[in-house]
Amino acid sequence: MSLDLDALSIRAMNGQPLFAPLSLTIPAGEVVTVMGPSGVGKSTLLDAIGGHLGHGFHFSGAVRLNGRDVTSLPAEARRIGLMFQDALLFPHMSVGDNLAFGLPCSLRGRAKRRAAVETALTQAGLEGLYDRDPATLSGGQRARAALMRTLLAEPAALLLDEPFSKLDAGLREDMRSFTFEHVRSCAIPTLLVTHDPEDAAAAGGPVIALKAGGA
Ligand SMILES: Nc1ncnc2c1ncn2[C@@H]1O[C@H](COP(=O)(O)OP(=O)(O)OP(=O)(O)O)[C@@H](O)[C@H]1O
Repeated sequence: MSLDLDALSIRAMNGQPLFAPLSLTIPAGEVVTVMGPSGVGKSTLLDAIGGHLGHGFHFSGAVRLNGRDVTSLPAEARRIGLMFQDALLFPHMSVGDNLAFGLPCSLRGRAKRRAAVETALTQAGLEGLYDRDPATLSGGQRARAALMRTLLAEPAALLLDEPFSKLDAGLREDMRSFTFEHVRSCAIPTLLVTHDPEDAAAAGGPVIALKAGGA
């Protein structure tokens, strides 16, 4: 698996590019970190890769997953996982049903789906919490559950937008190692947006600094 960006460029309504055209290849299991000043377009870059770019922007370039051009596909057909600052779980579903929501439809049968979720809960240190209301989880438990839900969808690539910034220091370290270990063991190419150099160091891969403007 790999995620390739080919001369990716985003222009705002006024025709100005947010940053210089970006080309990079993220191999399976590698985390590339994107840093840069506030407003340079880091979140917008992730929106574009995931297929969620707002109408106010003009996109050029190509996004490829495992060599396949997905640039013209809608977000839901791209199989790209997203994680944001707020680890949101659906409040009206149990923790287990939240994770089951991530499972591919191709995994059929109640018992098999339940077993896949139970395994994921155990991997996340959440064993026994299948039937819990998400509101009763701690912040760290919620963050791990949200990451597992994203991973259960077997994404071909993962986009992380400041996923640790709202966690307190101890939890942040746990969640960093939990996330990057899973990314590596699942061999998912991953793009991480962060302001925190410690996130970049923990990710261990190349760091790209986005600069405003560009040709
Ligand atoms: N929906 C939108 N429509 C028009 N302009 C937008 C929209 N969302 C963001 N912008 C503008 O696009 C530019 C890039 O915003 P973006 O959120 O991608 O920056 P960022 O680098 O992620 O910033 P931060 O580090 O503060 O999160 C900013 O100038 C922002 O004001």
